[in-house]
Amino acid sequence: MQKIVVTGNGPLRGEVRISGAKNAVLPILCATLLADAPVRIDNVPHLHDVVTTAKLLQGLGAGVEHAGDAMTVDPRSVDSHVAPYELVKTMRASVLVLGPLLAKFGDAEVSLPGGCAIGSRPVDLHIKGLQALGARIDVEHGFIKASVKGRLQGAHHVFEMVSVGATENVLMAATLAEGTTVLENAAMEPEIVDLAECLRALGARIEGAGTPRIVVEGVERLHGGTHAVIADRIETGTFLVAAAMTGGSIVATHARPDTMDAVLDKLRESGAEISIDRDRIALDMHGRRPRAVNITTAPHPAFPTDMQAQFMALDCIADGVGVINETIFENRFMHVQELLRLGADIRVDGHTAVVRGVDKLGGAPVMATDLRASASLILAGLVADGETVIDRIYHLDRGYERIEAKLSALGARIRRID
Ligand SMILES: CC(=O)N[C@H]1[C@@H](OP(=O)(O)OP(=O)(O)OC[C@H]2O[C@@H](n3ccc(=O)[nH]c3=O)[C@H](O)[C@@H]2O)O[C@H](CO)[C@@H](O)[C@@H]1O
Ligand SMILES: C=C(OP(=O)(O)O)C(=O)O
Repeated sequence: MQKIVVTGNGPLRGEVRISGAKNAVLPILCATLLADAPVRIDNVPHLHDVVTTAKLLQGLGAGVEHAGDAMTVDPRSVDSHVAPYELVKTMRASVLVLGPLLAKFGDAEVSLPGGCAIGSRPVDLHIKGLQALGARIDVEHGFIKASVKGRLQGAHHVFEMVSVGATENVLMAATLAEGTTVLENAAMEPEIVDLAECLRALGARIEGAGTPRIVVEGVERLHGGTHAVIADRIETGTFLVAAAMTGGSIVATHARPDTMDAVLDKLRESGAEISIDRDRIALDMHGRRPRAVNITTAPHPAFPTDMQAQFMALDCIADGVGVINETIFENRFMHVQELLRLGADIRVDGHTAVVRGVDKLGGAPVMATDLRASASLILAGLVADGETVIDRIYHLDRGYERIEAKLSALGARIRRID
C-alpha cells in the first residue's frame, strides 16, 4: 500500500494551479445521463472519484472518453439502470445517478451507500424529494428502487434540512419533470450553481441556483453540450492553509475567490495578507506564525466542513487557542487522534474541539482516515520536525490531484512510497 512521506522544510513559495472541483464534477458527470446526445465536460480533475464515476457510467452502458482534462459522455447507449454496491460503497456520490436515471428512464436501482468514517450520512432527503416529484421508491435488500409511470411531476418541495446531495439529485430529476418544481431550503454551495449552469447549457430551465429557492421549469429533453467545471475551492483552501502554516507566500491560480469568503476571512484572521486578482489568490504570511482561529462549520456560505480538518492542523501550531465546532457530520474529528501523535494539544468534547497551539510538532507515522483528514496530516507534516509517514493515502487520491507534485513545486519535501 502506498504511503506519503513529508519532512518539514520551511516556508512554501510559488504558484499552484487549482484543478476542477471534485464536488462539482461528480454530480455533473451524473447529470450527463439526462441528455440525449454526447456531453463534453472540461477542466475535469484527475481523481480516483472521477475514475469511479466513469466506471459507473460505463457500467450503465454510457460511452465515456477521457482526453487530457476533457471527458465526453455519450448517454445514448445506456441500457442498465442499476448502480451496484461495489461502486457505490467506494464513492457515496454514486447515489447521484438516482435522480437522472429515474427522470430519464422511469426507473433506477441504486445501492444504498451506507455509512462512512465521517458519519452515518443517510439518503432519506434524496428519497423524500424524489417522492415529492411522484416517484415510487422502495428500499429493499440494500437497494433504493425507484420508478415512475410516465414523467415525474413538478412539485413544491421543502427540504427538511440543507443537503448538498439531495438538492443535486432532486434538481437533476426536476429538469425532465412535467411542469414546475420549486425547491425550498435548497443547498447554496457553488457546486450546485455549477451543476445548474451545466444543466442549463444542456437546455434545462433553472432559476435561483445559489439561493435557498430553486425553480425548475421541466422540459421534455436535454440536448448535448459542453461545460467547464468550476475551480475546487477546497483544494484552493488546502494550499492556502499550507502556505499560512509554513509562514510562506504563494499564489493559487485558476481559482474562484468569490466562492471562498468564509475561508479567506479565517485566513486573514490568522494573520495572512490576502490579495485577489480575478482568478488568482495571493497569500503572504511574511514568515509569521499564524494566530489561532475559531471555526464553526455550517452550510454555504458559512465555513465549509471540508476545510475543518485543515484549519485544525493550522490551530495545532498557531499562537493561542482555537475552538472548532463541527455541526455537519457527527464523526468528523477522526484526524484528532493522529494529530495528537504528532504532538498536538487537542481536547474533544462532543462536536467541539479545543486546540491549544504548540511551538513545534514532531514527525511520526500516522494513518489517514478520510479525505480531508489525510490533507490535515500532510499540512501538519509540513511543519513537523523530521519525517511524517502517512498511511492509507487512497483517501487522498479520491479528491486531490497530484497533491505531492503540486506541494513539491512549492518547495515542500514530500514523496510517495510503495
Ligand atoms: C460529493 C460531495 O459533494 N460531497 C460533499 C457533500 O456531501 P453530501 O451531499 O453527502 O452532504 P449533505 O449536504 O447531504 O450532508 C449534510 C448533512 O445532512 C445529512 N443528510 C444528508 C442527506 C440526507 O438524505 N439525510 C441527511 O440527514 C448528512 O448526514 C449531513 O449531516 O456536501 C458535504 C457538506 O458540505 C461535503 O462535506 C461533501 O464533501
Ligand atoms: C466528504 C467529502 O467527500 P464525499 O462526500 O465525496 O465523501 C469531501 O470532499 O471532503
